[in-house]
Amino acid sequence: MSFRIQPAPPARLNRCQLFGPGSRPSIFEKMGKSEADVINLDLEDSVAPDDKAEARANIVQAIGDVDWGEKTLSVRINGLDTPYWYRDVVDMLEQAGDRLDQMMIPKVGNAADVYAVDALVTAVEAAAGRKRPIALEVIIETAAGIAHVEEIAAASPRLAAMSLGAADFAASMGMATTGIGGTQENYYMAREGQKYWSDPWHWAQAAIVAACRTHGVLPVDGPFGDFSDDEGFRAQALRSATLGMVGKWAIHPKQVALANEVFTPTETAVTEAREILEAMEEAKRTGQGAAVYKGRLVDLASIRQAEVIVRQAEMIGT
Ligand SMILES: CC(=O)SCCNC(=O)CCNC(=O)[C@H](O)C(C)(C)COP(=O)(O)OP(=O)(O)OC[C@H]1O[C@@H](n2cnc3c(N)ncnc32)[C@H](O)[C@@H]1OP(=O)(O)O
Ligand SMILES: O=CC(=O)O
Ligand SMILES: [Mg+2]
Repeated sequence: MSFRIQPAPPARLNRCQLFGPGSRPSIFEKMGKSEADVINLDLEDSVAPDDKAEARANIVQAIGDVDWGEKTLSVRINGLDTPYWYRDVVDMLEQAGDRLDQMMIPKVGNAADVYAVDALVTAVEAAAGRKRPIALEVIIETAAGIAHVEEIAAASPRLAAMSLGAADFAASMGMATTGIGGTQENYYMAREGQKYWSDPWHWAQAAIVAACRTHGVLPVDGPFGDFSDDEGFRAQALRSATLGMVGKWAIHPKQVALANEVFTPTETAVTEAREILEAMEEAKRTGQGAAVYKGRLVDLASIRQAEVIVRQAEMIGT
């Protein structure tokens, strides 16, 4: 272990982030009643330019009026390359109530982008006398964002979560696809007449997870566009969970249950993790650093692995 201890990310559930356009207030109540851990009311790409002002007003109203339960409530502001973002921040902090937990910054390219939003948020919070500091979350969805992912993860103590935005990421990287996330038809290896599909998102996800884990930020997988493809969503989410991500976006309500299913450890996994901890306790009592559990080696690293699963289960209350 480095002399610098790896910081823990925020201790909150983040299995599913449900998105909805700020210009479609008729779905806000449904979003509030959903099983998503995080709600993202959108001012960015799902809202047409002419609707931005109305969407801000809808969201301000809904933050106060809708019962959001215990969910983390977040608003996605517009990118720093637009004329909209500063007004998004100012209106939310001056006009919306204290129920707002977080703001999401899209298309972050470097630490200075986060610094700029942090500075504005800090000034408006102080001027407006807001009691609860707003957390920030970012989307890595550009070539610059992935190139500077580590400095972005370290950019602000407000930073709670970081998502991979597969749609804009693909566009920025010049990837030959219009699919949002998941398996890409042409990304395969060929051998003896067979195709073996590979995962074009893997390296970006791994880079995001490493940056997040280094700086105590929650790594999250972004959208999966084909909401009629449950198997595709599940496969993408399982790969993300295996790499260390804590949750995934839902861009349709039917994806919420799928994300919750994948990012909730199974009873078997939790039981096994607890048994590994018990086996290692027993090993320690007898002065051993390693033990055998179900025919395989477990050692001090297994304790840290098992603790990840037990901590998740405790947060969920299972
Ligand atoms: C690349 C990115 O940046 S992704 C993030 C930005 N994008 C978004 O926020 C888009 C979010 N999703 C949506 O806007 C919508 O789900 C759409 C446009 C994809 C589909 O909407 P619809 O055509 O209405 O879907 P559908 O008819 O299947 O809806 C079924 C029910 O779910 C409701 N619903 C639809 N979307 C949502 C949502 N995001 N949250 C909660 N409820 C919703 C509908 O109102 C409908 O309710 P009803 O049964 O009471 O009538
Ligand atoms: O904003 C999300 C994306 O995939 O783009
Ligand atoms: Mg995007």
